[in-house]
Amino acid sequence: MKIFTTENIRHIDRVTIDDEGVSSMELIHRVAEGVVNEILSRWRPSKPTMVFAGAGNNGADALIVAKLLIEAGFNPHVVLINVKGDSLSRDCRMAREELMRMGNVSMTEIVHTAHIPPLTPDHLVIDGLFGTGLRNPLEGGYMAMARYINESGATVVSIDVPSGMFGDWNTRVLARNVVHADLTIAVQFPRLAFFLSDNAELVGRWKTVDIGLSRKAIEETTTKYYLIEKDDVCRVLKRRPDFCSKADFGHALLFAGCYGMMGAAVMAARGALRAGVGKLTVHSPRCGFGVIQNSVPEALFLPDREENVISDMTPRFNYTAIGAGPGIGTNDATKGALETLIKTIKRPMVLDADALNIIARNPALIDHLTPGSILTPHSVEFDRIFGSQASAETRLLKALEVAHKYKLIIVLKGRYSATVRPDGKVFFNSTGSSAMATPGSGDVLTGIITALLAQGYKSETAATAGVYIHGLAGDIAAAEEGEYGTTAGDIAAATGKAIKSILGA
Ligand SMILES: NC(=O)C1=CN([C@@H]2O[C@H](COP(=O)(O)OP(=O)(O)OC[C@H]3O[C@@H](n4cnc5c(N)ncnc54)[C@H](O)[C@@H]3O)[C@@H](O)[C@H]2O)[C@@H](O)CC1
Ligand SMILES: [K+]
Repeated sequence: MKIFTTENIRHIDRVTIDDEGVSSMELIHRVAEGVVNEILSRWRPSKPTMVFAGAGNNGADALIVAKLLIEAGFNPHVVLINVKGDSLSRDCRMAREELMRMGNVSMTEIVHTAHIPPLTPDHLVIDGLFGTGLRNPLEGGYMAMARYINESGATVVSIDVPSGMFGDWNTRVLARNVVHADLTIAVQFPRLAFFLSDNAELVGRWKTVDIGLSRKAIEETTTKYYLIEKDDVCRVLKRRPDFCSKADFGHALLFAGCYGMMGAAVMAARGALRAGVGKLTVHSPRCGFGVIQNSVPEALFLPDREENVISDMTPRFNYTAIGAGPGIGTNDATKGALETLIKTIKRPMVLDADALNIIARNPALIDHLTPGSILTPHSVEFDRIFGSQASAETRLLKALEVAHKYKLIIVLKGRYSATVRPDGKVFFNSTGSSAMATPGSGDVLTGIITALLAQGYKSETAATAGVYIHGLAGDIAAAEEGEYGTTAGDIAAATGKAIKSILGA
């Protein structure tokens, strides 16, 4: 699914209205119906409700929500901001008239001074102060109103975006000056800002309401941001031909494990095998022999000459893909071996965990990475290499810069892992949950991506599909084991089921 910028959405709105003859008021009604359906599925009409409406079309949405709530038996109080009595947009004026025709509407219209009725923790707030028309961070009375709502402890449903938050970038915005929503109901598309962890406390849970915007405009409008969903992955995953052998699905090499961290090698190996690699070799220190042969007997074991750490990463064979990093530690011998590997191998590799920590100690190595290499850092690993970032937003921007500069694919792991490509495109992942915040989970991902690379998928595809498969495997495992009990082993074990469910019957 495309994730559009605010500017894109305004354009799609305009095309829908101008070319498809749908009136702006009709769209507002569709938004309001969607919002009210969500409210009715959660709260009873006896819930004390206050609707905050701004002067633009976000306010118009809110006024029609108020009208539909009254029809559903609620008794909302409406607070409408109409500075100097003449600031309402045309649609907001029409929505106000439509609401007032209900008769007996309980309303405070703020024209000169703000006197807001008391708001209690028991209240439900419908936040329609500002949507995509916000030009600057909130100030003065608007800022005070956002803080008043936040401090009340009321439950907040925001229409389109939490008021005061921009749909795209929020570097200039202070969280305390934005309405904190428990639920955000976005018009047709989720916004870029929803996928950045900085904004999680502002957005709350989010949903979208489909208002039937022009399909043609949606198709024709280009964007750099996408949400990866099942169909996207199904389209790129190849089905196996009837006549095939393991030789058709590549031979992957994993440099993984050291004394005390052999589990990481096991997890990566299991992920790779469940992701369909034809042949797998695990290169670990000698101490890992029994561990790998017992836990992953399907893999070949290649012992390092060292007992406890990897000291040599010279591939002895023309492997179709190499993954390095899980559990290797940052011992000097391992560091030297990885440096040689990076400088000599001329094909894209997957680098994770301690491989990233080693690069962080010698950032000049980045220059030697073959274009198309895939780095899979979580935020701390990313910052160790590329410098400390103040927010998820600046981290994403930095990832875009370095992905472009060094022609790398960077998977920023998190709730919505973002795969950042050299061409400036960002793919947010839609699968996975907090159940995956468990040791070894990232090692499984390294194995899956390496396996896809080994099977001939391009780096870009291997990364985005790998992240989606990994998250789905996490969801399948969590359905059985729950958010506390899911282990990396469960995620690895569910990887094959995830691919099966993507490919369908
Ligand atoms: N055709 C449309 O335009 C549709 C719009 N929709 C809704 O309308 C919203 C967009 O409506 P608008 O473009 O009217 O914009 P908004 O309703 O978000 O806000 C515009 C108003 O806010 C004022 N404003 C902007 N920044 C301000 C600031 N920092 N401090 C104080 N005042 C400020 C503007 O002067 C204007 O009065 C969407 O978010 C969505 O909720 C939906 O109903 C779907 C269709
Ligand atoms: K809003």
